[in-house]
Amino acid sequence: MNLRRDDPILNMSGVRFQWPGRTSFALNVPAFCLQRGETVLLLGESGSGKSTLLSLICGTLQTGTGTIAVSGTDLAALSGAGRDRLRAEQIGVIFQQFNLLPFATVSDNILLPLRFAPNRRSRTKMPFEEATRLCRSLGLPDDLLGQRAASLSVGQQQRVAVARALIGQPPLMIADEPTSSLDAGSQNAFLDLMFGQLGEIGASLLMVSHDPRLGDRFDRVVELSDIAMIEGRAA
Ligand SMILES: Nc1ncnc2c1ncn2[C@@H]1O[C@H](COP(=O)(O)OP(=O)(O)OP(=O)(O)O)[C@@H](O)[C@H]1O
Repeated sequence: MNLRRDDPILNMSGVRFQWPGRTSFALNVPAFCLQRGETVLLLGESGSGKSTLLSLICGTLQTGTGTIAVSGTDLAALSGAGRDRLRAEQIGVIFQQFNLLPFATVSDNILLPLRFAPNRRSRTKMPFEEATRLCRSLGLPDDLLGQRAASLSVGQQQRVAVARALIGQPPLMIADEPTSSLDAGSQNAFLDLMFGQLGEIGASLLMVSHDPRLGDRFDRVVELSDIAMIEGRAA
């Protein structure tokens, strides 16, 4: 399906998810949309299901019920490989633990998504130069590009994870507590850089955090309990 310019980048309806073998927790999302270019901060209690929701949107978890459409494509209509391809093309993902390949260089880590996403690759005419540009714009010195990711500080790894998510300009960014290991000053500097880059490519952002003070930076702040009915809680 082709996405029209005014279609939401993310459209969820009637979604219900339960972990296999667990009856004590279920997540129900009747309707949730993210518009193109919109930035949304998602707040919620620990164990309420924020990370679960992000995994459903990324297609790494599957719902048996309802629709999750990313860029107009319903994830349920795709095979596992199809969901992997859609994620690689459409979504830049930043996890809490960054998930960098520790023994690969910074540049190889940043360029990795392009191997699985032909459209992102074709938008990146000179990949190494683009990785260098992103690193500079995120405040990372050029000489880090050839170093192993494992040798970087936590804050530097965080910026590399953002550069990897941004390369090739995916239209949707999903971030799960990307600032949780930074102090307040570094957190603000990091968010300034990330929002600057997001604005340049006009991508949407759905970011989970425990910190409601970040809300001013976003177009919209959403409590998970406002968009989802949550059955049960973490034990
Ligand atoms: N792999 C898993 N298998 C079974 N249950 C899980 C699994 N991962 C998470 N859960 C359960 O799903 C529920 C929601 O967890 P989730 O990690 O989505 O919450 P969260 O809102 O992101 O929490 P936090 O803010 O603490 O990170 C919890 O009850 C948790 O125990």
